[in-house]
Amino acid sequence: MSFFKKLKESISTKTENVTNKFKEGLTKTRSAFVERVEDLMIRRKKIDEDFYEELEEILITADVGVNTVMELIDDLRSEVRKRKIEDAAELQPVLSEKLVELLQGEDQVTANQIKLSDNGLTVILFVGVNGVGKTTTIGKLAHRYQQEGKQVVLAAGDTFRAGAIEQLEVWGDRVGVEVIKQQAGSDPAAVIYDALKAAKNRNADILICDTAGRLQNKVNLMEELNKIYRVIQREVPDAPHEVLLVLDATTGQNALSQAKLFGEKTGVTGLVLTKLDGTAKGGIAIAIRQEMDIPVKLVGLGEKMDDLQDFDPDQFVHALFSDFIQREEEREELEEPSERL
Ligand SMILES: Nc1nc2c(ncn2[C@@H]2O[C@H](COP(=O)(O)OP(=O)(O)OP(=O)(O)O)[C@@H](O)[C@H]2O)c(=O)[nH]1
Repeated sequence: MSFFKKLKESISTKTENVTNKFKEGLTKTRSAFVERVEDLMIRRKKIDEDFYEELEEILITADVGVNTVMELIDDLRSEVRKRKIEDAAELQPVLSEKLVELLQGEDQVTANQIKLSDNGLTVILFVGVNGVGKTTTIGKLAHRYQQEGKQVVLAAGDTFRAGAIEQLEVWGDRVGVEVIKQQAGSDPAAVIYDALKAAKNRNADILICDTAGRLQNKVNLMEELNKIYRVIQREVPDAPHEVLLVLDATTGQNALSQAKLFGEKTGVTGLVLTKLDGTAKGGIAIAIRQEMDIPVKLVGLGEKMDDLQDFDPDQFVHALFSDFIQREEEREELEEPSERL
């Protein structure tokens, strides 16, 4: 059986449901990154030093991150030796496998899912600097839970930026969920407190809290977040169930620096990569997973309400390479018609 057929069978069944949206959302990365890999594998055929060098350059350009690329290339070299691979195109499934491994990290797939409370109110806190797509993501997530029949309440905890409260209200109206707010400039912890009370009174399932992201004033941000955590924990002892840091994928390595800066210090439990549809450098998902101990849980693939997807490494890699795999299969079938008999 060919490598490609094996890959198709070995990749979990989940990937068979790869949505067109996922594929569409990654169009830019697919044409800049995957098509270059495809071209390289078909053009060069032979796996030699020039091949590795060119592959290295493509991966770095896609923002996979220099250290990760070096490790990846070393891994590929040893797999090529071990599996005695000669034809460059046969390296594609190995590359896919390695990319999935890198994206999964050590804690495997379950770590990529949003944690919800088993009983009672789930509290999800959003952090991230202005303009990364925080409000949009909150709106999309509220829409998702609403569609699932859950009762959702939003808390307008970004009282700092002019317009942030109104922007959340627009999303609240659009999705049809209540937004708990106070005046601009008020204490965010007080807003969150009100929202917790309101959510409990209404027997809501999920409270999603917006917060201000002011990196320029880290000490205050930390104090503010700690205060918010204390308020939340007093009301719901096992909350917040998730603290999601939103990062704009189009800012590439900058997103990675933000992840590091906010990262562990603010108790972030998951990352959201927005605007993946707007970048050819989708490799940033891999760099971030490698540099951080925090999994990517959600990805934004467009501006519309349902353009939010759970991040599944298998699905991500499969969506990237699926056209390539299909073309290779067709090529193989043309070359080996007897296999079908
Ligand atoms: N293409 C695309 N655009 C997105 C995505 N997510 C958000 N956006 C757009 O990015 C812009 C900024 O998003 P906001 O949600 O306003 O960003 P924010 O982080 O809440 O910004 P502040 O309210 O300033 O903190 C908006 O124009 C969104 O429509 C995405 O996944 N894909």
